[in-house]
Amino acid sequence: MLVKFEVEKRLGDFLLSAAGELAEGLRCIVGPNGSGKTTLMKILAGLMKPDKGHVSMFGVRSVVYISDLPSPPDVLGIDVLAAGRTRFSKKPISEEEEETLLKYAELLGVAQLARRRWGTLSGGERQRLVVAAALAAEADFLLLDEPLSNLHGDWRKRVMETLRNYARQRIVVVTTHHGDVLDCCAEILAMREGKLMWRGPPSEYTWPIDGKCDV
Ligand SMILES: Nc1ncnc2c1ncn2[C@@H]1O[C@H](COP(=O)(O)OP(=O)(O)OP(=O)(O)O)[C@@H](O)[C@H]1O
Repeated sequence: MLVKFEVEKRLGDFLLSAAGELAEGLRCIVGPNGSGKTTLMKILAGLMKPDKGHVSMFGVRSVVYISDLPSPPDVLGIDVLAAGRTRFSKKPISEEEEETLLKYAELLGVAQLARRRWGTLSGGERQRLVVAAALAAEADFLLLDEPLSNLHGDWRKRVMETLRNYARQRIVVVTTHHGDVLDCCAEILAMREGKLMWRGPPSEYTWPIDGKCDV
């Protein structure tokens, strides 16, 4: 599977101009606030149309983009888990389907939240349920915008390790500001002011951390 892109997009004063390709594995897009990470992700996911250029996919049958998953307070954890597959369809979840959903929930330690109501969950519990729902969608190309927000360091690591394993036969792209998890990804794509300034393996990513956790 391969995704190739060469795109330009103007949003007010901001100009995104980026080109590259994405193969199987876990990739992290990093960069300061407003550098264009979300804009690029939405264009790659087909949710935003570029002004110029194109995104071409080879062997990719399904694409899922998830940032947050605003849910009604009364909705059950299991329904949130199912949302990535069914988009809150009213059809009851079959036993077999529930088994699959719980398998992904277990990977992120949230299977026990299946019968809890969204409104009663902590920020970190909600975040892990949302990532589990994204995994359960089983897309060939998965884009997760800031999947680590609200998560403590240990959970950040576990989520990223889970995504790394999941990405063995899929293209998975995440955005993050957390420098402590970059070792988990196959490649880092660093953005500045709408441009992809650098890409390479985490072992070579010395610029521009300058000793801070924030990337
Ligand atoms: N609809 C819009 N109209 C005008 N400017 C926009 C619009 N959408 C986004 N922008 C601007 O485009 C720039 C890039 O935004 P984007 O959300 O892609 O950045 P980001 O790197 O994801 O930032 P963050 O780390 O804060 O989430 C920002 O300056 C933002 O204000």
